[in-house]
Amino acid sequence: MLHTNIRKLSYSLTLFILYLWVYNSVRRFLPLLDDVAQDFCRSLRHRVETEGVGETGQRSMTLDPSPDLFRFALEGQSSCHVLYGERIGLFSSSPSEEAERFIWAVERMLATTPPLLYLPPRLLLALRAPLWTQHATAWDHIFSHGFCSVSRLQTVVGGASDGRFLGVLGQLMEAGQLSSELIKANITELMAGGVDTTAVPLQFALFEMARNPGVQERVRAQVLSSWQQASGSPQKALQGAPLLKGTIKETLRLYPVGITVQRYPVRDIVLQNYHVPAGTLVQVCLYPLGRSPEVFERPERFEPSRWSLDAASGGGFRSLAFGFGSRQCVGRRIAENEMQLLLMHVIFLLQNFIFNCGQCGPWRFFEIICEIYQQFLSENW
Ligand code: HEM
Repeated sequence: MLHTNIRKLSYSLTLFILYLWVYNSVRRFLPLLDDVAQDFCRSLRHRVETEGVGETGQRSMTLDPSPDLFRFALEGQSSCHVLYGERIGLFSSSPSEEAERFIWAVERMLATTPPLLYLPPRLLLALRAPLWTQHATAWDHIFSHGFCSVSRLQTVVGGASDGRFLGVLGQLMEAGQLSSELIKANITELMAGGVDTTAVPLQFALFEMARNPGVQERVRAQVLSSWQQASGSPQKALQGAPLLKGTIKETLRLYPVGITVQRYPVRDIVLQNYHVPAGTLVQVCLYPLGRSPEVFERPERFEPSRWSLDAASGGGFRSLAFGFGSRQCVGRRIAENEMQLLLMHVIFLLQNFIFNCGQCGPWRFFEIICEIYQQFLSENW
């Protein structure tokens, strides 16, 4: 089997400790993520009510959800809430200057990264190219935000936290398992690795639900029934709605965030009748894997329920969007839960909204037309 034969040579203890803590802290950070997801939906609802057109009770609005989804991802995990246990208020009506600067920095960093991948950094540096300067300035802000958050944590850890959840990083510091120096050394992966990775799949999930109304209905019916039985517990609500998890898996099957998962075998191996010498870079290409009819029946169909059947039959090692083994994605549990919670709350919203697909372009690939039916407005959010 691929996962038993292939191992990465190097191993980062810091990331492994983090993975275990994130895995074990799900129960504690779910309510934090739930708050942010509810704020996202409240702000969306407010926008439709105030900026939408049409008669009261049947307002409609066309919007690009991408900026708000980025804010959601930032607020939820990498910026603060799960990692540091604090909010920066990106959904408040008047975000602080610090919050605005931080979101600017992350957006600039993400926007300037792709062109820089193809241009020689030395040349850009020598030319003092604005692209380079903006990229470097953006990273300076991100680092300084991260360092300030870690310093704030240091003052609280060991002191009177009043039982407040200090975020995954605060807990690790409190338990003496991770020093602030190690956290600072890994801050870029933690803070920048969790923004577009979740915001973009969320857009694709909304896009697929928009153009598959039958799927949307089935997911909604399951979510509503699960929510009614969950007595307000987000964890129970998610557990009772496996189609939400299926929606995320299905989205990542069709639109994987990482293009490949890579390993260097530590000894010679034979894969699919090919001899692979030790030390060779082996890449599993997730996009063709997810769309192969040899691996998935009718791969072109967006069908979240295929993953329930998959779980029943043991899975067959087909979901590799987060990698696998000891080097799998550290933020997996945060990302999975965060995306499911957002979809769950948007689906409550969908009680009141009908999502239709607008024009599809290659980059700004969809617009969502929301028609609000206020007579169905529920008290849920
Ligand atoms: C949908 C969201 C995400 C996807 C699809 C994703 C995917 C991946 C993949 C494929 C890897 C490589 C795993 C391997 O080689 O086996 C990885 C590694 C990593 N991810 Fe994610 N990721 C996501 C979200 C996040 C978040 C939210 C964080 C941080 C909070 C994060 C932090 C990391 C880190 C630190 C690593 C390196 C792990 C190591 O080298 O041991 N990721 N991710």
